Amino acid sequence: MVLPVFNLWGPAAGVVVTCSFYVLVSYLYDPYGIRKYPGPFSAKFSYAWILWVGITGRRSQRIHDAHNKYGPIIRISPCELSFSDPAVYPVIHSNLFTTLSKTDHGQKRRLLHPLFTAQVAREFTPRTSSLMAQLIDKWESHYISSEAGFIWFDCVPWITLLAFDSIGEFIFGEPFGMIESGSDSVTVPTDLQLPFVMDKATDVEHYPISLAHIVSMRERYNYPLGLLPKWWRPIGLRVLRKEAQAAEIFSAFVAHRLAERLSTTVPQLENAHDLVGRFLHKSQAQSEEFRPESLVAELITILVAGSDTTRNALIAALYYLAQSQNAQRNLQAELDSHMTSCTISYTDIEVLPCLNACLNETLRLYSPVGIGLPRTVPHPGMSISGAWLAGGTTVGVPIYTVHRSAALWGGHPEEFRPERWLQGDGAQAGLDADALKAFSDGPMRCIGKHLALAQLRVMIAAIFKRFDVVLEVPESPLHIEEWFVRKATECRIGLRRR
Ligand code: HEM
Repeated sequence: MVLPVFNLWGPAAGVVVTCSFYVLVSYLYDPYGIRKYPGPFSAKFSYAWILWVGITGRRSQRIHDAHNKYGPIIRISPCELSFSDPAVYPVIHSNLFTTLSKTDHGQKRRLLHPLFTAQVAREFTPRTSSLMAQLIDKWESHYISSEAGFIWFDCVPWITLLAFDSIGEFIFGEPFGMIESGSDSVTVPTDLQLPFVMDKATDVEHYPISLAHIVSMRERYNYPLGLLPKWWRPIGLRVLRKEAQAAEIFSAFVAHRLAERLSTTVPQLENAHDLVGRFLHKSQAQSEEFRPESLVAELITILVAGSDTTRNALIAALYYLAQSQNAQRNLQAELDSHMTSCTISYTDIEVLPCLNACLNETLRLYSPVGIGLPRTVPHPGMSISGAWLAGGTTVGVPIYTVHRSAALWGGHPEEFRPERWLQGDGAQAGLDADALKAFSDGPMRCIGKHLALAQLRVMIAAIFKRFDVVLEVPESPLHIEEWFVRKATECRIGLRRR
């Protein structure tokens, strides 16, 4: 039998010619006029590079490396430039927005801003203290034996429970009960239709899920889609079906929690200490119509933004202070002289220099959000750092890179040195806390900054007042996987009661 012989050269040549044509056209079609900027080769004609650095889980580090290789202004996708000069940060963040219109964003901000003031954050600290007391009791009963010596465990799962309970308490007025149960399991209604869930808070069927799992699946859906242009999204939706379902489940979870909260009697809204209660009180006081559906979207953002970031900042603080025993001893000496017992009075610790130096240094070196938050140049265009950019160009300044500028932070920016924030003793005089961009800047900066700082002060003080902390493997790096937030995946520590 004679087999037919196919000539594959023709189709192969066709593929090569089509690809070359696509690359050439994409490269030459340069609507924003940014072809002249250097950067990784594939970023000149496709989204492949930015997608690749995104899914490797090391986006901030790789963009930082690309700046070291190519210079201060680099092209990281066909429509996006990244700037490494810290001086560009305020220019971009005080004037530019995302594609969300300035008016929409401003309205949303005005609505939420009064619920996130420094006073609200301060009033919340006794609740953080009581969650910390609960966590410390758990650690003591699980891990601390009568023997002197360190007990070893991975602190990431526990800090995750703490962060969820804390945001649950802040939003709905009660924790999810995770520290108590030692598990992140929550129940979700089997019917995911929002109106149904909103109507019947109590008698719907439920099933259990891991909240940490569902939140991270949701991020695996939102994050890559956010990196791609709109016309790629239908493909993303097909590929990431499971992740898209996680996003739906999470929305139903939040909607149902809100419905439950609204079904409880709130006798005096003016005394409500949770975000939902204060929001309702504000709506009533201003005779505004309250639509629960519109609050759900805000609560989804706040629940994720307010738990993942704080959780990772606290893990990083534990890691750095466990690694730097000198810094830990200085912090403990300060806590011992200002805290008479393990019960925390926030006014006693709010302004402690060493505690704040350790916190600032953690937020500088770790920075839970490390990327350049993308902003869009308004039409017809504007000049940034001497470069004229057309309207519609996306621009960003990576926080990770700004936080490693030797010009801003002095020597050894890669090292954890809280003393750089303190005056005297070889510290760099005049270090400016405004140069810290962990919470970003301008009209879109983090709304939860006061709350996060207050919570972190209380959490760090509670742990180091009670325990000596060391790393199981002192030289091991902190393992991080980056999506939108840089997440610590494991941090094995040893605890010993002081
Ligand atoms: C260490 C903790 C935290 C860090 C490092 C952090 C960082 C950030 C950053 C960098 C942004 C983006 C700002 C921008 O686009 O310019 C942001 C936005 C936001 N954060 Fe935080 N955050 C933290 C804690 C919190 C907490 C505790 C909450 C609330 C409970 C919160 C709620 C939000 C919200 C709602 C936004 C969106 C703001 C807007 O679009 O106007 N964050 N955060």
